[in-house]
Amino acid sequence: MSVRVVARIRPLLKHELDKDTIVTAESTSDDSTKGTPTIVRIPNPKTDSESFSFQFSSVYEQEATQQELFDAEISPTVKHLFNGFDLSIFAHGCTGTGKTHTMRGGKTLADRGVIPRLLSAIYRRCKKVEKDSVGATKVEVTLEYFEIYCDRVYDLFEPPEKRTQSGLPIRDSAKGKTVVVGLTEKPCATLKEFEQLYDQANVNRSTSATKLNAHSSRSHAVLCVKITQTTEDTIRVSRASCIDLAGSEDNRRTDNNKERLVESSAINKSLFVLAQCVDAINKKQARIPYRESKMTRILSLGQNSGLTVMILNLAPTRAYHLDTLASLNFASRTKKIEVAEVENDPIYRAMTKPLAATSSIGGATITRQPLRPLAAAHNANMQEVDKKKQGQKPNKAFSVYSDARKSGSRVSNLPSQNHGVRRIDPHKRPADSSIPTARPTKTFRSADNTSRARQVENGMTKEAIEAMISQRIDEKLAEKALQDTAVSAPALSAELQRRLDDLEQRVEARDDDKSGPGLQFLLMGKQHLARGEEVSALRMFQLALPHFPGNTRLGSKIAKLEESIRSKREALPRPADPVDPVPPATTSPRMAPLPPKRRKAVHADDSTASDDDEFAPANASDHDDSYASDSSFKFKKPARKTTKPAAKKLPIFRDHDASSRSAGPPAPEDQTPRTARLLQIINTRDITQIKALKGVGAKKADAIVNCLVDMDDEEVKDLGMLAMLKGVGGKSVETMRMGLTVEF
Ligand SMILES: Nc1ncnc2c1ncn2[C@@H]1O[C@H](COP(=O)(O)OP(=O)(O)OP(=O)(O)O)[C@@H](O)[C@H]1O
Repeated sequence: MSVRVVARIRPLLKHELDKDTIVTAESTSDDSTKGTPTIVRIPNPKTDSESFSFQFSSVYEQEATQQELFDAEISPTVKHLFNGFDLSIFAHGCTGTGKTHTMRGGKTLADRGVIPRLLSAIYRRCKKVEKDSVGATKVEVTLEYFEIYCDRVYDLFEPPEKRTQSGLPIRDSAKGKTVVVGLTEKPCATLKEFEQLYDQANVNRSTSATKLNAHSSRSHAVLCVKITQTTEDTIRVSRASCIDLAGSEDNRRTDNNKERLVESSAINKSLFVLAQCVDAINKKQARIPYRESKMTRILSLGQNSGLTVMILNLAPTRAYHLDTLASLNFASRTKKIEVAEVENDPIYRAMTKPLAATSSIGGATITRQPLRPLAAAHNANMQEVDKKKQGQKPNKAFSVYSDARKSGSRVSNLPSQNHGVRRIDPHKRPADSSIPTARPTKTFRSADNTSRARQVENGMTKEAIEAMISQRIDEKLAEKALQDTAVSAPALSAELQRRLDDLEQRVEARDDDKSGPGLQFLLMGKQHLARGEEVSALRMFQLALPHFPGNTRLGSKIAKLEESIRSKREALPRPADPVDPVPPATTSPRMAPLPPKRRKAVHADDSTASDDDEFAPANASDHDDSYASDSSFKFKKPARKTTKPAAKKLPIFRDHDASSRSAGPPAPEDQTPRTARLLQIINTRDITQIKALKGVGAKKADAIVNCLVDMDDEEVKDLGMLAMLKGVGGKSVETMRMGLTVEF
């Protein structure tokens, strides 16, 4: 089944009432019977006389209420959830378009969003199921809630002060699921309890005011609701995952400061990877780059099974024109993704006992299967479904191995579900049919202590029965794996598969390797490049270069970019040209890699300017815009700096010769004494020395030292790298540097 994509156009906000509405909903002739439009229409940004239309499953207009959206899109999925299907609902759209409003909503009853309504529906159904079964079925609801902030996972049920710098690790379990290690799993029996937990957890979520949204979410938030239905014989687990994605941001419009820019860069990067994953899935590529961001790895769109609903949030005004088009294009591609609709098999309780507490890594278990062409995964799952349709019972899972789970918080220690597609682990200990297992399998005791597992039937010992069952299961798994391979194998040669596995492992290793900022720079560079932000891309590639010494491809990429920027700049009229409202590409010398075009004029008439090397921003207030696109930046005439008496100035030094500027960070011997001293202090990692720097308080010093520790043995080589540290920006670097007294 493909991902169901619905669009929702938010109403005009107070400050937009006089603005032009350009996004409209339209009905086709088929829609008139259904009542909901399915087309979004938006003008071509180049000419208003032309327009683009995008078709989705439904389109909700500005007046649509929370209730209407929930009743039509989410409510019908609740019964499937109780039938054992997983459900993923996610809100996508650029910043300020109403994702959080849609998912969480407001406080009044009418304003409640998808999540509280879903929980309300789940509790209602729990009661119904228990009542209908006259108490024979018990339903338990547990919650996990986490955010992915700057590509780090944090438990939202834990207060921020308990967070570790690196966040919670994520791992692939043996069953092909992506799990977050160490999440709190909260039992939650009533809606009231849920509201308290959810409200409290939302206080822990990272939000900030930006120019485009006063309460902008700076993280992707994932709420997992696990429903466990237990009868005397079976245990069935299903999950609803509700994901409020952070919004993509065009930093030309946000006026974001350094910290917001770092967040924004992480948000945009993960969304960019998500788009790449969607493209790769659509092109049926064998490798889907899930691992390039934690969000995509956890979301694993197209590899999770069950039902998936994506709500695309759109703002109606012209200010969002290009962003809206980008979102519409992305959503159009997403709707083509096929998701295997696989029901979670019940676990038969005969001879089983719950595993010892496991939930500490039970979190975020959105089912993910090994990387393989989607069609294969789909077909393989369908075979399983077909089998069920023919009335065959699934294999009884009498003895289930623990998913290497650690003891943790509590209950619901169920083995994982979704047996639709399984892969044989080549390292798995083969079942031994004749000898009772040397290492006792982890058997399950029934909850009522009658201990059926200990029964001895027909003279067979418990171990012999288990060994036999274990062998049967392994035979079945092997059969299934063979079928799977037969379906998926033709696409990949053994050699290619080996190389892909290799690559996967290397990427995996990199995930935990905090000394790999080079890769981060590369990725960010690619991201900027894809957005047409050449200057920012160039800067990122330059920052990446020292991490890949001798990489000729990177070198030539940098050279090409420099050339392209130079030629574009030369083609532009001068900024002073009165007829030209659009400025030259860059506003920040920090990001301006090309010496001849540097806005030296800022200092030209100020021979006593305090800036003694090239790092100093031309205009301290806008240095952070260096991340912004170079192509449509408005040229701001830099504020003239107050000239201080020359006598108090230190001699002017340049970190390195202008001609070498484009070739990356200056060599140590080219650095000014001040710069060298600053870097020396920073690299001591001594919090007292760092705190003594001008403009650095205890908090900032602590943040800097934390970042340095994260970089393992790597040193901060130049001011650009220093400015990239969390909590530091070009402005702070300049303040630190200028506060130093250096003897010459
Ligand atoms: N359907 C709606 N009805 C009324 N107000 C809405 C609606 N959708 C959004 N809004 C309002 O628009 C503003 C932005 O919405 P919201 O914070 O949900 O956006 P967002 O997409 O989550 O942004 P970000 O990605 O920055 O977190 C809020 O003030 C919200 O109340």
